[in-house]
Amino acid sequence: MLLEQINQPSDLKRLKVEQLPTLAQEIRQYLIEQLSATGGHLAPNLGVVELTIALHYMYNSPDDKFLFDVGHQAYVHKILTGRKDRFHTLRQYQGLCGFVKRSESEHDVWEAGHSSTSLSAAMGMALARDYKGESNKVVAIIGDGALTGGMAFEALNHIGHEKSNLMVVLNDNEMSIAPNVGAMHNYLSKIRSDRTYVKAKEELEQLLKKIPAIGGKLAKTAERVKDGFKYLVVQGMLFEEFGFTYLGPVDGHDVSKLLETFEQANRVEGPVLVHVMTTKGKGYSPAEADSHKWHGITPYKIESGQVMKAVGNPMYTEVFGNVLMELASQDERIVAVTPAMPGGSGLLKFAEKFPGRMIDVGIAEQHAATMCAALAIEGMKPIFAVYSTFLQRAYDQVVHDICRQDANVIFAIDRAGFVGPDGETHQGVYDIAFMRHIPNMVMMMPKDENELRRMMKTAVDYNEGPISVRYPRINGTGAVIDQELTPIPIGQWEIVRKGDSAAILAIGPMIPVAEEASELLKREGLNIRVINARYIKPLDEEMLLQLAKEHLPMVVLEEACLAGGLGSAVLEFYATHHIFNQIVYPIGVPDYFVEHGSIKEQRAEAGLTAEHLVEEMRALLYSRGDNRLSRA
Ligand SMILES: Cc1ncc(C[n+]2csc(CCOP(=O)(O)OP(=O)(O)O)c2C)c(N)n1
Ligand SMILES: CC(=O)[C@@H](O)[C@H](O)COP(=O)(O)O
Ligand SMILES: [Mg+2]
Repeated sequence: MLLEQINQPSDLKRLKVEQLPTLAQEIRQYLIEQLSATGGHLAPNLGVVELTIALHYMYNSPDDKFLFDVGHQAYVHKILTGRKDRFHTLRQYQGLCGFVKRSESEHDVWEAGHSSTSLSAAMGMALARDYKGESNKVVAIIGDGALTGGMAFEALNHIGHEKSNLMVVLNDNEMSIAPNVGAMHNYLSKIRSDRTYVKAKEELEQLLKKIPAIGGKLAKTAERVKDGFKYLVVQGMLFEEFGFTYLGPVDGHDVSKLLETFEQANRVEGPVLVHVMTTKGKGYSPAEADSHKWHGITPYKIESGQVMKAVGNPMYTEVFGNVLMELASQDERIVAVTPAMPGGSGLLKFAEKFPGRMIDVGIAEQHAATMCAALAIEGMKPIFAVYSTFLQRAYDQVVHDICRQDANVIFAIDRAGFVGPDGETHQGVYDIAFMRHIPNMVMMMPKDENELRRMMKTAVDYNEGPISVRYPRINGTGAVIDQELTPIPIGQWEIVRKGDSAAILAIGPMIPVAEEASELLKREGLNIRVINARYIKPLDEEMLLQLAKEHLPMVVLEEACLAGGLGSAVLEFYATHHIFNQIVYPIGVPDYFVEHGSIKEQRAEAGLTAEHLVEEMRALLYSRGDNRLSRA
């Protein structure tokens, strides 16, 4: 087995070129086997086996810098750079990260998780290199999906201006997570499929090769003829217009062709873009057949391709998708907008049922947000379906275009809270902090799937301005679904458990945690009130004033960053109402990035467990010598 000999890129370089396809096959098999146990981004990585081998064979990482866009397709890179033996820990607590991670290896020079950042980073690294008078290569590997991200265009524009030496490898597999969308995608498809261009280009290259070894002027003329040819056959080669030398399209599964093209690229002065054509899921038929499903996959049976689905109640995402269809059938103003996540956001059935009313804008959260503002101002009911973590990308558009204009946009914020294996780049723990402080924003979080349905109805009925519902990446609680869809009065909280020793204000999946803690403390004679603080904004001011009147010490519990979260809002409320003797103890995600693992492990690490809550409440109450304890 060649793979057994490979622990560092230097080992790879000892192989002959003709051995590389065998190595690729072994790595492919290794990925299929490993990920059948761990799950992960199988299809993207199967598509870049030969590409990654060719890059490490041609260039000298880490001096030559590889910047993987999104970074979900860097498993082969990790295998070739000494992490094969840890692969069984992929995306597990304190195991290998599923994305590029600088603390894991010197070969991981740039981290991501969010899309479309690699070209900007490549520009920065190339400029730094030039300032330092160094000469290493800078290579960004970006997918056709990531290329639809606005940042990528900003970087292309600047790179073409600076004309620094850097290489962009465009990994074009015609897929984002779902089939890719947009004019850029159509353009790339034209190049990919324009056999005339590809064939004529090959014939021209053969012809040029036949001309006796030419140097000097004639060689330059020949190059100019070839370049001019591109304009003839493929008008306005977009990348050439951006100041790049465009090479390709090249078969991304043919290592020799890739090496040949990289050789050619090495001779180019200035920015060069190598257009590589790959198949997402290459070499594993279930993944090739449905690379949308196999983009990110849970453990599976190799032979049958049967995925081991976590059993349980429907995910909140599915409940959202279903209630949205109910609402949309009653209100034709409703349109759903997704930035490249139709599947993950639960909108596939909606798209089928309401053709034309699900708009996938590509990886373009900023564009999506501002477009929703305009849709709302023109009387539509836009549902901006977006993961909490990816909403971060559109913060200014939420402030400047949606809230400031009081546009009636409905935010369906999925993956709110910990997300598990995707880890620190994907945790949905900041949206409360960055949304609640914006004027005109209303923000809710349901305690269960029945409340999610009611909140979506509340949001659709609300016509005053922007309104958000956030919900987690977990299964529902199994709550009874009442078909009524009764709206929930804006700003109204709910007491889910009575008590007069202290109170826990909790939201979403923290409510069962609060109830469990309350049950445990009951054995010590403490009757803890549990409140479903389901409106993060506006707060239930009446209930807060009542709690103060009762002098009930309280904990505010949220699976969101402590800084700026719901606990902060409650503290702000009492302070600004000159109520200075009310005890408020906020418990949330501490001030650091919580890495990959299971949601359970992440909550345990962050102290969001009933056991930890009990400790904190004991400390809070006993330390005060609270006279209520005398009843214990
Ligand atoms: C800002 C942002 N939005 C959305 C995503 C979710 N996402 C992860 S990978 C991906 C598709 C990437 O497509 P492409 O770049 O073509 O890579 P491929 O998976 O096809 O190899 C998307 C939309 C993200 N990571 N970052
Ligand atoms: C790499 C990336 O950003 C997406 O593939 C993300 O991992 C999807 O997350 P879900 O699995 O929660 O849909
Ligand atoms: Mg792609």
